[in-house]
Amino acid sequence: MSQPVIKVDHLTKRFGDAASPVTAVNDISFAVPAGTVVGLLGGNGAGKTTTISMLLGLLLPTSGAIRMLGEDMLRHRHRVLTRMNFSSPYVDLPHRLTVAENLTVYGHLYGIPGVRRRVAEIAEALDVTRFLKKPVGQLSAGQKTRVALAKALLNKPEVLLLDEPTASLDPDTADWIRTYLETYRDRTGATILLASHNMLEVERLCGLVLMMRGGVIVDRGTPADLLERYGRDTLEDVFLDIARDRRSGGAEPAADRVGDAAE
Ligand SMILES: Nc1ncnc2c1ncn2[C@@H]1O[C@H](COP(=O)(O)OP(=O)(O)OP(=O)(O)O)[C@@H](O)[C@H]1O
Repeated sequence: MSQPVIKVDHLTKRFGDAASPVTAVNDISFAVPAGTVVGLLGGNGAGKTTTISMLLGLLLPTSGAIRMLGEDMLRHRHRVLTRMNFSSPYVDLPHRLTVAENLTVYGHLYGIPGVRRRVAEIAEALDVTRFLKKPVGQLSAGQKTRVALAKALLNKPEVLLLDEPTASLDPDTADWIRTYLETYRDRTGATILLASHNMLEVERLCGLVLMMRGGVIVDRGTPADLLERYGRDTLEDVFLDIARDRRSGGAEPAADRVGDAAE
């Protein structure tokens, strides 16, 4: 099998001091093959955002290894950052700059040739052309989400990390964005990792699901695998079983099957 695009081994992140430590991510391992959309699920505080922040190099792990597109992210992340991108409701674009200014600044930061043309193209694709002259601070939450996705797709990334990509979007726009992401993956072969609380979104988009609780991956598999293992009809019910610690009948705890996703 070809090398996984994302490979995480024994990744741990602890916050705080010795007196009151918080283990946000606790020894997780997984591998994601090229072209897969993987969903990171878990309740509030499960460790999803911390995991994504480490994958991006925004947070340093306490221990463990991350390989992205074959490169060691902790030592050589500059080699792959231009081939990745992300969007997160927790990372705001500068409010006083217009949408066009924001996208242009990021376009230059990513070293994109023909920035002006690319900004126009991505604005058209994400239907934000009419907001180009507006300051980002004057957009609605849903409009900001679209602009954040436009920024995330500016450099045509091979790896896209999305934290709650459709949070605060109305159902119609959210559906449109999901279709856009699916088409983008099919057209480019990109690998997408998304954290989501929307189970329908995950069922529709994801070929692999990682269920987190308390910083640990407690189960994993395709949506169909998980439905079968828990004897449920919807991923929402599986999620509730896992969140409430009702184990699947006879299934071994997934933490013992670390790293089995694509190897
Ligand atoms: N900078 C920090 N300092 C201390 N603790 C932190 C920090 N960031 C996160 N945590 C803690 O780490 C744990 C995991 O948080 P994280 O934000 O990764 O969860 P999450 O799964 O993304 O949750 P949500 O669905 O609510 O966004 C939580 O207990 C949180 O309080």
